[in-house]
Amino acid sequence: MGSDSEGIKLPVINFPDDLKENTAVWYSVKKQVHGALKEYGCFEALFDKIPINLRESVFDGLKQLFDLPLQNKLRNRSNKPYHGYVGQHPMVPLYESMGIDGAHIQEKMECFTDLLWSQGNPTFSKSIQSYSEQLSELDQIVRRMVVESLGLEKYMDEHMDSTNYLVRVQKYDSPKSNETKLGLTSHTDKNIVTILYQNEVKGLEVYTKDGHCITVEPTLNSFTVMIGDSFYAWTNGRLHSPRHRVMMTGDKARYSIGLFSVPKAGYVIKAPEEMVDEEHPLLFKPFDHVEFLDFYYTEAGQRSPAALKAYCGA
Ligand SMILES: O=C(O)CCC(=O)C(=O)O
Ligand SMILES: [Fe+2]
Repeated sequence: MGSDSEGIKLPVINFPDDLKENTAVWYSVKKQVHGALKEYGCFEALFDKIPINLRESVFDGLKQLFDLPLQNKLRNRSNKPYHGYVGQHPMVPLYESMGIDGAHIQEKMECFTDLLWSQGNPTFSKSIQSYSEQLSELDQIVRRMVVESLGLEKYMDEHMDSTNYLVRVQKYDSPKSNETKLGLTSHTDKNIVTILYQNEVKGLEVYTKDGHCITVEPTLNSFTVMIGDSFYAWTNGRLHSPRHRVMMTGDKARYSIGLFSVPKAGYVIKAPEEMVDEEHPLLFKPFDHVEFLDFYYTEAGQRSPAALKAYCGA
């Protein structure tokens, strides 16, 4: 891994404003989505339903949030692993992040802002709530398209109802030197679909199946859509879940926001029988995502290069 492949770029897919199911445009976008997710597990989505002033207000809010004293940020806790404040880690000293479960729901957002700011922060809670709600539409379009492409329509409702939304927000401090420094260690996401949006400072690198590195170069209008291990498992390997990391250079901090569709606790992820045949033997035994996360954050899970396989490989 690590060879830098100049020239390889992520596919860019346009999601028109008036995209409707069962239209010629839907079929054409669906084909591109399926192709990109099979090969790269990732693409750039042009999705301009989220007004530019809302996106700007999200980043204004993120700056205020990470500027809070550490003691306030530490109030962001969760009983689920990796859902609360993460930072001050010697391996990745530039990295800080916080999680907001159910950020598309107003009351949950208000709980978060009331906890972090003693006076609350209605502007922040409104902008993250509305950003998450609007972007969840893209998550749902992508997942519908995957389910249809694989001929799994009879599982559509079950699949669409099997997840919650988690928002994670990240700040990567600038390395303040000419050297490139690690922002976030290489990993695969563990959830279903991740949609990332960042400020103008790039740094995300995605690896191809054969280990080439693609530097993601999003624009103001593009979102990075990525497959996580749970979708890889549910589709029995039909989609790729790519390794990725963040590298930082220069003197500006990078802020990013991720919308994660995450399997609900208690929902057992089991590849539909249609996905299993001689050519595609079952990759993973049925598993519960939260229990898998518990394993992933043990020492053995962290050491394992393929944690899901170690946990429940068939
Ligand atoms: O900040 C980014 O762009 C990537 C964050 C990421 O990979 C993650 O939170 O899983
Ligand atoms: Fe990630």
